[in-house]
Amino acid sequence: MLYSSTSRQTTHVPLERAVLKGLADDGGLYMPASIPVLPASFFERLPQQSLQEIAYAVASAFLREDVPDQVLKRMVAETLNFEIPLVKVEKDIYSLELFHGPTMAFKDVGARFMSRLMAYFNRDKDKELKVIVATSGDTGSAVAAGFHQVPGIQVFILYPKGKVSPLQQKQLTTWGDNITAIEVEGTFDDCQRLAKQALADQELNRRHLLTSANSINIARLIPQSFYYFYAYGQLQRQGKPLVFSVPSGNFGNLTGGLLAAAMGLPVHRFVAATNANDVVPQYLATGIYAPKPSVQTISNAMDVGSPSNYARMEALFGGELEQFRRRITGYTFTDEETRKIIRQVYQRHGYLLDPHGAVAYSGAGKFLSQTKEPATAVFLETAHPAKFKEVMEDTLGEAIAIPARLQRFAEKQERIVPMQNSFQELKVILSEA
Ligand SMILES: N[C@@H](CCOP(=O)(O)O)C(=O)O
Repeated sequence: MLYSSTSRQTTHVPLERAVLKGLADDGGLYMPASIPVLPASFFERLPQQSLQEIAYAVASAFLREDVPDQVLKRMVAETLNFEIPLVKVEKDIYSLELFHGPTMAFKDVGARFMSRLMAYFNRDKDKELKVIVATSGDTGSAVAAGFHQVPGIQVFILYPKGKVSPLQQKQLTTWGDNITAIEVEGTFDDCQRLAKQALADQELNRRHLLTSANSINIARLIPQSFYYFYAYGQLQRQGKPLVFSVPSGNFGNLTGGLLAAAMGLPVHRFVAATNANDVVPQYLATGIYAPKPSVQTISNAMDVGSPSNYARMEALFGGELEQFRRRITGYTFTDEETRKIIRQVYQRHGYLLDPHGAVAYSGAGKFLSQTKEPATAVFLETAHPAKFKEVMEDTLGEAIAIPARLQRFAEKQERIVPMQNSFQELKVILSEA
């Protein structure tokens, strides 16, 4: 299977090159040149299949020509060695809890799969692979956890100073060894721009093997489609149209769902639920796509002003606004609304939403209240509420428990490389490490 750039100026490349480059030479994002459609028998079997069996079938449709079967089976088993429960919160609304992995965010799925695929493709290379990742909170730690102490790989995490939660910062900065945490004087957009600039820089590319661990990398995107099939399998028997409400910033998670739909998953509609960083809902409303500087919110992992995966969505919809609108409904929620929903759902249903899940839950509720037909909504609960301890406690007025998995980060020593919002500085850091 070959991969083509969303900018369509470069020739098709094999999976290995797409994964080890991250970004195409023309600045576009890699997409499968043709998306495999899964047979009806696969969908009929879904309710009886485990998460790992489903993930293996989906991964194999993309990767079987490039990765030996036994290796792929092991990758899937190591990636999904934790549960993804589907929890009923109220009538017609379910939470797909994607936060039971090692760093307690949905990014664990994509990052674990990607780290194993990259290590496989990098196994015979004599040069070290430098993996660059920009994070607004969750991606960085999942990538660090996936690559920590992997021989032949160095990871550089760029995060915006003062714009991630205290626990997220601990999860980014306490690894050491082959993981370098770079604190940038700027926003997530600056981190993402610097990372993309490094990937495209000719001089750096002459001297180093560089790739990305953000969702711009196709190795992150494919696994982010697995759990949509899994949720559908559990609700299939209800026979109602299925809606996925996805908390969205860089739109990698929603694009994973679109990939699943292109493979044949019957999804009635996707809800793109955002905080004040509402570039895509605005596009859906006005037809004008206008990236703008990100603003800081309490759902900080979604503080993205120029979502990378817009390019993939545009490619999937042939750049047609009407196609976008037929598939995706966009809603945006303020911090005040997010806090109100956290309180309400906790009081009424005893369910603790994190700020990102609260935005997605709100999107699910709003869609169901506006649609005439009966439907079941699944919202993606992307991070454990304890990652946002301060916001949660301030919102609820009570202390929340911190799982041991997170608490152990809180006790570790931070190691931070401070950096101005400067590409020259980043070049020096990358070259000297
Ligand atoms: N929400 C992300 C931002 C980066 O997104 P990605 O999916 O492209 O890696 C984060 O938490 O860091």
